[in-house]
Amino acid sequence: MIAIGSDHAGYELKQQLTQYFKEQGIPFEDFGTDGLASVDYPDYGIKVGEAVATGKYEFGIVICGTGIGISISANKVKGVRAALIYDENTAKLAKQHNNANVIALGGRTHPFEMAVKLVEAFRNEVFETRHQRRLDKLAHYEKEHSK
Ligand SMILES: O=C(CO)[C@H](O)[C@H](O)[C@H](O)COP(=O)(O)O
Repeated sequence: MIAIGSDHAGYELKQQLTQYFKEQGIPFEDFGTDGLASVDYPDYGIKVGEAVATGKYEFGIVICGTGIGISISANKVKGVRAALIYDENTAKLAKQHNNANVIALGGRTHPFEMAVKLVEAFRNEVFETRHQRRLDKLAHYEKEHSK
């Protein structure tokens, strides 16, 4: 199950992606926003990040205008490794090297066809366990510095 959310600037791309998921029979849960009215990306980045941190979802997708603000937001949630991906190489490396559990896209920077390619490239990669040591350091930092 994929968790997906966006602000208003990512809404149209989110709708296109969820339509694609429906057509492909890919399960997802949509965390909003539900229209083009202006909203704040932290609300949706954090919502998707918190959902993914429960462990209930395969991964999350967050979308704002550029993917920057909403990836920063998702990364505030403990346990989230959100990666802003912008081509097929970074989509693959986000899984291979970072085992990202949230990917960020830009509704104003990623056309739909490209976004689908990137999501599929990410989904079809596998994490290379030689990078686990680095992820452990991130988790250790989070553990030591959270209330
Ligand atoms: O914060 C962003 C960039 O990191 C997002 O792109 C937002 O979607 C953007 O800032 C919203 O801008 P708007 O002019 O209020 O539509």
